[in-house]
Amino acid sequence: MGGARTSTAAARWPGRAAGLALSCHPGPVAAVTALACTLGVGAGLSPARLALVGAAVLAGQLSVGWCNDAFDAGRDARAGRRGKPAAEGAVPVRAVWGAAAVALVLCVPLSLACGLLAGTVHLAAVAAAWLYNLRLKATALSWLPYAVGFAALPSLVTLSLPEAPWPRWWAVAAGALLGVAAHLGDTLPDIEEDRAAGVRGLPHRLGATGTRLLLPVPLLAATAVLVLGPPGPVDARSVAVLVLAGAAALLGPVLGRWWRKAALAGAVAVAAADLVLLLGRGTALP
Ligand SMILES: CC(C)=CCC/C(C)=C/CC/C(C)=C/COP(=O)(O)OP(=O)(O)O
Repeated sequence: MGGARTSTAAARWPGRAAGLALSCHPGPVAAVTALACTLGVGAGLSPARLALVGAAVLAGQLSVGWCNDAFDAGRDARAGRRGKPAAEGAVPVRAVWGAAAVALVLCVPLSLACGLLAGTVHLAAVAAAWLYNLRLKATALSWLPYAVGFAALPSLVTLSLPEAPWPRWWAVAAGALLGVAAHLGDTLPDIEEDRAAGVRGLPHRLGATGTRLLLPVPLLAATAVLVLGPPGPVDARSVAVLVLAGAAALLGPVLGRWWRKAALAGAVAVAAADLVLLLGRGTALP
């Protein structure tokens, strides 16, 4: 019976290679890598250093994504979860673990080639993300690895510069807050499914309504930190971004009653606005 389900499900996937590629969480992998590269361009990294930072973040994200699907495969299969190649038998779980290990091993020299401190900070973030997959995802501290991971990105970038300066505090704080928002927004559409499978992270403890209500808080706090954190007068453009971000942060959860992914879309819009703020004011960077 289980075998029949697995082989029917496997037939839905175009092949093992595609199953492996899709089990890495390609959307978040691409988004976080692009975010790091954008910060790197804004910081004025040389092309070679930018390529190293991009490769290190890509390897780290691939390792985290594959580890996540491999570790969850048994539970996802028991819950009959769709869209999970390893759980559906489209790719052997062992192959996904192998890919995660290879990506992790590659991530170490790539990170350290960005600088000893830069690499150490990035590897600590990747370790936190693995800890999320293996342990913290199902606890009230599920938000912490996201906060650590996203706070580390500006540090990885500025510490990769020739002078290796630390980033401004507000860039780190905004990263941490956006990381918490990413966790809440990412989990929101699957809360009930996850709860049924026994996952009890922070969003699952709060429930869908509580999570939807909480989501605007870190989004607005991140934007406020970026607008008010840097010394000097606040310009009209920053206030406009703050107001627009506030509207998107609040509208997303409201529209979430009708469109399942509205809160996540609102969160992405605010994160994009925050990135523009960060780059426009040059605040992240020394
Ligand atoms: C810079 C850096 C290292 C950032 C990493 C931050 C971090 C903790 C990322 C986790 C990414 C991930 C695989 C989420 C899947 O979560 P899930 O298992 O809750 O979702 P799923 O059930 O849909 O797979």
